[in-house]
Amino acid sequence: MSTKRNGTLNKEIVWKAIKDAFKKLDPRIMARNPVMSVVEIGFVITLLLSILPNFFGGTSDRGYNIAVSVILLVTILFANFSEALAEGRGKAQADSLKKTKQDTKAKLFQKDGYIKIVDATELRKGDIVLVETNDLIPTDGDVIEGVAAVDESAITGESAPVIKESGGDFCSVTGGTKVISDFIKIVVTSDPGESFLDRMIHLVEGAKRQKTPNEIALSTLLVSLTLIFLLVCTTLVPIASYIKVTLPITTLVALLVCLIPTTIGGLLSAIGIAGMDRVTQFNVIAMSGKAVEAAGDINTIILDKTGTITHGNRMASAFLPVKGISQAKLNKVAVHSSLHDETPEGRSVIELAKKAGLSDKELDKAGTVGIEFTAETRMSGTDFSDGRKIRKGAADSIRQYIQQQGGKVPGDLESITNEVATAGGTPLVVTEGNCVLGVIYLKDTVKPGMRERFDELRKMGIKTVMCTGDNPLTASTIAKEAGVDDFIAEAKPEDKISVIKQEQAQGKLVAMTGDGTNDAPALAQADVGLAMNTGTIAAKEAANMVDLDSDPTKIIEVVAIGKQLLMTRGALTTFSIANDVAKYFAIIPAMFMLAIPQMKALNIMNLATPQSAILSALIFNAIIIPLLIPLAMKGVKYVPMSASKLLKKNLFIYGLGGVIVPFIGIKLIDILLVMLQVA
Ligand SMILES: Nc1ncnc2c1ncn2[C@@H]1O[C@H](COP(=O)(O)OP(=O)(O)OP(=O)(O)O)[C@@H](O)[C@H]1O
Ligand SMILES: [K+]
Ligand SMILES: [Mg+2]
Repeated sequence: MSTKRNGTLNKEIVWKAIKDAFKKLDPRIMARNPVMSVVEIGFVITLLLSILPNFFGGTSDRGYNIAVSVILLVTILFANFSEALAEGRGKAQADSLKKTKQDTKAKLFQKDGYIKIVDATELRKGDIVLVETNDLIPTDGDVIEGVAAVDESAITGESAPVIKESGGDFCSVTGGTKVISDFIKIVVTSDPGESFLDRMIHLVEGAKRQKTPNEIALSTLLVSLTLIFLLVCTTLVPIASYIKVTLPITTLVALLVCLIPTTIGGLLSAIGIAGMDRVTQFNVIAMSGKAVEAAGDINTIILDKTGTITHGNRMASAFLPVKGISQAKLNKVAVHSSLHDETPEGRSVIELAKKAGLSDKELDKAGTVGIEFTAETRMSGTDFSDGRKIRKGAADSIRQYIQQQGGKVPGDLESITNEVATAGGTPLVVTEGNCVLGVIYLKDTVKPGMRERFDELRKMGIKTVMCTGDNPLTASTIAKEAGVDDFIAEAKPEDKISVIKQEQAQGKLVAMTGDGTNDAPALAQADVGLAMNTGTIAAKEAANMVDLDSDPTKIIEVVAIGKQLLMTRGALTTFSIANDVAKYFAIIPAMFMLAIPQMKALNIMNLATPQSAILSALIFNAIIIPLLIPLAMKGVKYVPMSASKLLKKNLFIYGLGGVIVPFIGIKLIDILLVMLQVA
């Protein structure tokens, strides 16, 4: 769970950010940021006055005009730099991902069965390609034949190979990963430009970054404040002329820039980008900033069991016959039930039977029809041409199935299934016709460290609910072992959705983590859907986040980052607005001191001259932006505590700090300016 991505801020990124800061001066780009656009207009006006001091009539001090226009330019560059720096890391990652994509070739099956070598970019949905040892998988797909070890480090940063095989939840492969043993046939599942790698590149590049609802609300507030201050500054002109004071235009511009919320306006987009970036540092790909912010307010988390809380490689580990049935008979029928079952569970049944000495002739599929497993029926099986119907499946589903056919459930079945379930295993009941023969014991293990992590979520005030298609006993064992607050067993896909909807109806924000195709609708319904990277493509597409390490508790980091993002934005807004107090005391006396000597009383900072006062305030206003870049990028520290406590604490620190810091800063700059004899 450490930082696996190469996410350090190196010299190259900083250098590129400096260059980008200048490129972003383009007014068309600047227009996206209304607060900084006002500063840019101010810069153009003061630049004009630097060249033609009398442009607007009257006289004005050229040196002063130049000083103000330079500071304004620097202010804009600082804001641009913060955004460019936040974008830089993502861009560097995108570049390395793009390299993975370049020049990949694919072995495409033609209609005649021959293979043609084509560019990976030519592949379309439905194409079938062969991927052999040491080949890069050309694009996203589902394995339809073969089993292979795949190195996914290009995407996940994790070097341990993973096994990919057809059927079940481990069939999806990602373009850009590499087959390191054996071969697989895959059917392409994404059209050009829409693969997971493409989406990742878009995301980390920030190409698809849209403002979140929170950001839009804050931007609206910032624009309103800007308009109010614009009004304040313009009404100063008639007031001043009434008392026979002419206010230099440069000074009015300086006052306006000092009062409008440039600090938060300059850092707002950096805060958002850095938040998304921090999520990426934890190896989670977030499809939108909105999802990250929603994570900050999550109340409930719904987790799927198999493949999410457990490793998900449910393997047959024993065949347990009911009374009156021989072991050999059960073994044989268990295999017959799985002849067409391409899920890992199904194949593991055959493997176990082979180990127990099953003869190959039992594997003959001639004249048989497969009944595929679905999450709805929770059964799979085989129909033989002689009329035999073999099934295996979840205990409750089989019970219904047997009763429908007028069969009887053996007395000892329940004790066998209970034994398996109490051990945390999944029992699959095997039937022939309307007779129950025994139980297949599917073993699965809980991923390590779950309990501690769920404890942590509890401290954050978040409820965890495991939602599984498995029986209540298995569910309860795994729920206890993993340490979730609650569980729902025998859940069908629509049950998972209705659980989420119920919570949402109570006004709660819900996160869902899952891996299977049957989880996809629920992942889409949840406010935050976190899919496991080991999961199916359907799950990953429905979710708005993918955890590349397939660790469901990663949601903790995402929640913390979401909270941190909202707090950072709030803290810097408070700080930015609180700064204005000191700026009033610096600039207003400076503007009127000559005409109204009594104004001196307001010059509580005892600034040297009116000009040095204005320049000091303006310089402070500029340099506070780069000084706060580290905080904007790293986020304010998050410690789990109640929301109201957190708000009070932040108001105190950033509100009070925002009032006091500029008094000190402006005074120091004023002293420095006097020493340097610039003003
Ligand atoms: N190949 C199979 N053949 C027959 N029955 C199966 C097969 N795989 C699973 N089952 C049964 O169907 C139930 C539901 O399986 P599924 O994998 O859909 O669960 P789920 O809803 O994804 O929940 P979870 O993943 O948390 O266990 C399982 O508990 C098991 O009893
Ligand atoms: K300002
Ligand atoms: Mg599942």
